[in-house]
Amino acid sequence: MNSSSVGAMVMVRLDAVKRNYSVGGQALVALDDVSFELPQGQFMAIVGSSGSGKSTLLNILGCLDRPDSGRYLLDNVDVSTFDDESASDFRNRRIGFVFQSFHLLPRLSVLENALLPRRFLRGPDEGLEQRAHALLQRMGLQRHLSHRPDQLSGGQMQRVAIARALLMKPALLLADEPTGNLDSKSAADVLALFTEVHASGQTVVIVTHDADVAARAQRQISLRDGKIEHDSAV
Ligand SMILES: Nc1ncnc2c1ncn2[C@@H]1O[C@H](COP(=O)(O)OP(=O)(O)OP(=O)(O)O)[C@@H](O)[C@H]1O
Repeated sequence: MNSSSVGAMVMVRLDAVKRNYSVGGQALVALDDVSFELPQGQFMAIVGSSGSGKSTLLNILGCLDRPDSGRYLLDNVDVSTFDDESASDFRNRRIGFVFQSFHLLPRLSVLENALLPRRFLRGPDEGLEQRAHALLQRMGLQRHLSHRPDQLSGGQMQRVAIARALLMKPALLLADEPTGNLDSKSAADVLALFTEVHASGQTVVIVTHDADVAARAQRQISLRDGKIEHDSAV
């Protein structure tokens, strides 16, 4: 394990997580007995060939899906038993998502997109507009606040998505192939931002096919047929 994470608090704990799908009446094992711990502040990449279970694992980590068996603890909370409403509230507050295809709302401005998590907030606003401005500035987008997504480059759209993902100060930042739709220069810029966000203390998990992207993480786990084939921390 990287020396910087020794002694850090455990942010994520997966114990014997299984996830099956039923395909044509047959059970397909998408995740098979997956266990690991992720210390707070670590930057981990999940790699593996197509169909190995990467997205299924990311969806479970992001509380978009639940294990069929096993346990998932995030920040000492057992989220594997949450109902849909508790899971979505928890997800909005504690998890930031960045997707390959950005998932921005086309009719909203850059600032409004970055502020989207506020719409799902139950309770006080907590100065989110000020925080969105600061994050967009950090992403180099201060001159684009009123632009619509179709007026931005791919790299700029992804930077808006990163600002949105960080708005609620998530415990966990998850990214699914975040550079997959970008040219090499924009991909390098976005990757540098992830590295910077991690350096500021954020726990980050990134799914990628790209060995160069994975090499930027502190730790890599590779999946094969739903099992952990290799964990660089072990
Ligand atoms: N909703 C679903 N219904 C049935 N089977 C599914 C479903 N989602 C995923 N699977 C199957 O589960 C296995 C793991 O899929 P998953 O999408 O997690 O893999 P992946 O590693 O993310 O692949 P890729 O790199 O192609 O995105 C695959 O065999 C896939 O076909």
